[in-house]
Formats: sequence, C-alpha cells, structure tokens
Amino acid sequence: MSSSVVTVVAPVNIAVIKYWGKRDEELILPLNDSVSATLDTSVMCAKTSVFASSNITCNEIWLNGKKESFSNKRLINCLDAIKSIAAKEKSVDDDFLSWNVRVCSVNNFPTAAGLASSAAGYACLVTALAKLYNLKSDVSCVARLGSGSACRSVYGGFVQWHAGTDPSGKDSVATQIAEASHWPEMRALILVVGDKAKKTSSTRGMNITAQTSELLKHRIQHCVPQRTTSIIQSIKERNFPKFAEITMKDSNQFHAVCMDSYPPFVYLTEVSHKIIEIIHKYNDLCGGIKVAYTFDAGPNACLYLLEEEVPKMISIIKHFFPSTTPDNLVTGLESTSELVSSDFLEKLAVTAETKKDLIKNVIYTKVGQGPTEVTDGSHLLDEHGLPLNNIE
Ligand SMILES: Nc1ncnc2c1ncn2[C@@H]1O[C@H](COP(=O)(O)OP(=O)(O)OP(=O)(O)O)[C@@H](O)[C@H]1O
Ligand SMILES: C[C@@](O)(CCOP(=O)(O)OP(=O)(O)O)CC(=O)O
Repeated sequence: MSSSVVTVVAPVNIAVIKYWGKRDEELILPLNDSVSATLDTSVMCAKTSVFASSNITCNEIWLNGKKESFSNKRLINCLDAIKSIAAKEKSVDDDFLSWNVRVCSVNNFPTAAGLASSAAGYACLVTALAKLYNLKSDVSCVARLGSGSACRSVYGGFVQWHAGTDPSGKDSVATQIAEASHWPEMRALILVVGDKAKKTSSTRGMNITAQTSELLKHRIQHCVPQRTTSIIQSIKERNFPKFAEITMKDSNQFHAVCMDSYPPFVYLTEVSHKIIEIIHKYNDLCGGIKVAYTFDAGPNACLYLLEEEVPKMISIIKHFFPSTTPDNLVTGLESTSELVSSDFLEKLAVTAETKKDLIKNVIYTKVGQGPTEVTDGSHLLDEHGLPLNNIE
C-alpha cells in the first residue's frame, strides 16, 4: 500500500529584523521577534516531493541529487511533529501513520551559503508532509523545528515570527503582516559574493552570541521591540525610507553582535563592506533613502528597493564590480540600460574594483507567495517513491 506523491515548492525569506539567539535550542525558540519578506518562488525556491508506503523499510531523503542520512535530528523532529498532529487530528488512519516516507528535495540556488536554503527547505518539507497527512493546523511551528527562520517561509508577503513566551513553544509562530500584493513595487536584488558553505553555521554562531554577548541583551531589550513595531508600521504605510533605515540598522547590529561574541566571528567581507559604502553614498546623493542592504550569516547582500530604482542600481553594481560576463551577471531581468551618468558615478566617490567577478551573480526578485503544491506532475519521485533524474 502506498500514498501518491505530493510535491511542493517553497520560498526563501530574507529578514529585515534578524532572528539571532535562542531561548530553547531543542525546540528552536528565539530570544526576539523577527520580520522578513518572502521572495518569489519563480526565481529562488526549494522543491520537495514526499511519498509514504508500507513497502519502505526506513525513512529516506535525497537532497540536491545526493542521498543523505535521515538521522538528522531536525528532520526527525519535523516528521514526528507532523505525525503527532495527524494522530491528534485523526487526519489519516493508524496504518498510514506507521509507514515510512521518502523525501526528495532540490534547491535552485546554493545550499548552506547564507541564502536561507534551510528556511525554504524546511518550509517546503513541512508543507509537503502536511499535505501528505491531510493536516488542517498551522505548520509554521513545525517548520520552526527544522530551522527557526523556516517558520517565516510558510507565509507569503511580509511575515512576523513572534518569539512567544510559553516554554512549550506553542506561541512561537509566524503570522502574515501583509500579502505580497500589498506593496507591489517592492523588489530585492541578491548580490552573490560567495556561494560556499560558511565557516560558522547560524546555529553555532547564535549559540556563542547568546552565551557571551552583552550587546545582544541590549539589542533584545531596547532595540528589537521598537524596531519591530516601527517596521511593521512602515510596511503597512508603504513607507520605504523608514522601512529601509530600520532594515540597515538591524543588519548592522546583527553583525555587531557577532563581533561582540567571544570568540568573535565575522560574516561580512571587504566586498560586503564596499556594498554598504556604495548604498550609503548612493542614498546621500539621492537626498533620501532609496535602497536598503541587509546581510544574513554570510557575505551576500540582499538589497531591498522599489522597482524604479532597479536599473540605476544594477548599472552602479556593474560599474563598481566589473564582471567578465556583464550581460549574464543578473538573473531574472531582461535588460537594463545604463541610466546613471558618469558625473553621478564620480560624485559617489567610490573606487571601482579592478579585480573582476567579486560579485558572482545578481538575483533579481520580488516579494512573493508562500509554499504551493505542484499540480503539473513535475514530481521528483516516481510512483514507487524512487528519485527521478540521475539522482545517486
Ligand atoms: N531543500 C532542503 N530540504 C531539506 N533540508 C534542507 C534543504 N535545503 C537545506 N536544507 C538543510 O539546511 C542546511 C543548511 O542550513 P544553513 O542554515 O547552514 O544554511 P542556509 O540556510 O543556506 O543559510 P542561512 O540560514 O544562514 O541563511 C542543509 O545542510 C540541510 O540540512
Ligand atoms: C541570520 C539569519 O538568517 C539567521 C537564520 O538562522 P537559522 O534559521 O538558519 O538558524 P537555526 O534556527 O539555528 O536553523 C537571520 C534571520 O533569518 O532572521
């Protein structure tokens, strides 16, 4: 006896108020609220197929074309939590609950490189399993068990993850602030500076920070609560300068708490710092905030900006970070004309890099929907639950 294959695509999300530090490592409960925008799955996504059968002898997973061990505790916690909700809701019969599962997932962007692959990956897995087991409940708290930031990828648009206070984690859930269509001009440019796995994982980094940083205590008590309220208001009012200023300040403070940790660790590189310098000078020359940067646990920048600024920003990036293949630098955008005058570029007073390809790729995207089920039959597992397409 077998189920049919269920396939889901899920988005990444990039936080504007950062989650950094846990109050419970096992249940993945954060020390502070966080806020993010969910990005369009037509550009960056995880895709996951799941299948259950009485004929499978143990749970199996293939990730990005390779078989991986299912002994990963976070993976097991997610599957167990889904099964326990299914048992409570009586959404499937006991036989079905006793079957093992096969999972096959791919990300269409680098994994474990600070591009929120775990957020998209676990939101995708949990949504696919919730459909397989016919669940009705909110699953953001299950996605959270895979990776904290994954709970925000369960919703589209602008999302808040409430830290909650209950030790069980029942109030540590994500809710939508506004749908993607609420602010249709909002865009994101992801500047890929490095696509290699990072030295200090988010999980380890936030553990060191939570144990040692004095600045983190100040951040949690005196900065994040006010910033969260203000940024939610800026989203509701579509007030870009306010949204952008809070976003940049919060990114800077997150990287400051990494430096305030003992031992300290850094995610930003010289290229990241140069991007920061360019954005500040650009905003100054424009006479108002037009672009915001934010950096997660890696050197890659996510720029939030309104659609009208995109061609100018891309010209600027191409000017200061020369590429050996400038026509192929940007993914997701047809073409851009050089809209920035040489006079303007000179006034920015930034030295252009001579070394090429310091920015490897620019991903152009926008705010998008939450996870969706794939209905065109493009599954990653066949009808027996075996991986399709040359998977080892
Ligand atoms: N599609 C997926 N399905 C299931 N698990 C995934 C998937 N993609 C990534 N993961 C899990 O997430 C891990 C990577 O998480 P990690 O937090 O190190 O990187 P990241 O999410 O890319 O970066 P960051 O969270 O700092 O933005 C992988 O090793 C894997 O265990
Ligand atoms: C810097 C961040 O991207 C940290 C993300 O951390 P993770 O969600 O990857 O950490 P774990 O809960 O330990 O899996 C900020 C954010 O997304 O809010």
